[in-house]
Amino acid sequence: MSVTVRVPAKVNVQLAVGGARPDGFHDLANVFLAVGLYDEVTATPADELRITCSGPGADQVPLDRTNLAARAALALAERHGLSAADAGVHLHIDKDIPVAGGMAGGSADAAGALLACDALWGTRASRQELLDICAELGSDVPFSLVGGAALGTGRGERLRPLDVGGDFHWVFAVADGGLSTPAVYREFDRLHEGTEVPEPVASEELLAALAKGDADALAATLTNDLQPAALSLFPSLADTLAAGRAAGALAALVSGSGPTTAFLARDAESAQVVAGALLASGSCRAARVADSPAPGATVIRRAA
Ligand SMILES: C[C@@](CO)(OP(=O)(O)O)[C@H](O)COP(=O)(O)OP(=O)(O)OC[C@H]1O[C@@H](n2ccc(N)nc2=O)[C@H](O)[C@@H]1O
Ligand SMILES: Nc1ncnc2c1ncn2[C@@H]1O[C@H](COP(=O)(O)OP(=O)(O)O)[C@@H](O)[C@H]1O
Repeated sequence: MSVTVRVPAKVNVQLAVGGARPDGFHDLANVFLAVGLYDEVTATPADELRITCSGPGADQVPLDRTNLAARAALALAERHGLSAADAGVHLHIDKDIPVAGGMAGGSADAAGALLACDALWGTRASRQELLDICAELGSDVPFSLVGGAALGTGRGERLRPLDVGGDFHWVFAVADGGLSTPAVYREFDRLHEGTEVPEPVASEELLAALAKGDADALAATLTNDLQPAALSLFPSLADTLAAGRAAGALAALVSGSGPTTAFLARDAESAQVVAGALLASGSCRAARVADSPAPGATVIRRAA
């Protein structure tokens, strides 16, 4: 018996960041949009917890208990009082989401592992229990479970689903190298030292653009408060952003904490043109086309 779950990547169409909180986290107005680049997590019974990983960047993914998918399985087993023998599982992660790219790949794997183990073990956790475990694992993990579009407040874990009135077409430029999320937030703090950082607030214009499915209006309202920090740590991203804009992207921005850059295109055809130009510019390692919104973590296969 095995269970396979497919989980999407995300782009932050608005990432408004407040000042550092006493616990070190930052309050956010984080408008998540799930995009059609997916990792797949397959859970198979095993004598003990084991992680394997395939796909681009698999060599950068930890295979021990620091892997977010392993932590998700252990958290579910502990809540349901499963013995080590009953909770033995082999989790295979087939990665397509860029690793350490600001697209929540690790969070996706955590949400996928949780859903796959819940189905494999028959623990029948409620939706709320799954969301609670997700929030313990990381700020972005609840969104990976629900997908679609949502406004994340608090540190990003408190979600309100959002309406999306049409498909949006994206290109993602995968950078050579990664950026550490904590390092980017630290750089944000450094850049704002001595200034009063305003409370993060979701943009009504942006939410209306999403609800209408209006790409031009969305392009005019995309913002990422972490972009200056990501550019400061990874200056060559400015060249990638410029190459995408020159190729006709409606808008260009750093995806979350980066270093993946995201380009909103008018339609699927324009997305292909932008992807080709980005690759030809030599300013990225790969260019991927993806549509949004995408569904959250979903069981796609059960094998006997
Ligand atoms: C920036 C964002 C945007 O969606 O994601 P990425 O672009 O990296 O994928 C998120 O805020 C990342 O969320 P996630 O990667 O789940 O972060 P966590 O594991 O919860 O926290 C990692 C570290 O990031 C910082 N952190 C995270 C969230 C937050 N609201 N404030 C923070 O300061 C803290 O330093 C924390 O120790
Ligand atoms: N299942 C996982 N997939 C990818 N990275 C993981 C995973 N579990 C832990 N990590 C660690 O988390 C870091 C952040 O990876 P990732 O979630 O892909 O990026 P981001 O936080 O920028 O979206 C990686 O450098 C890696 O060390």
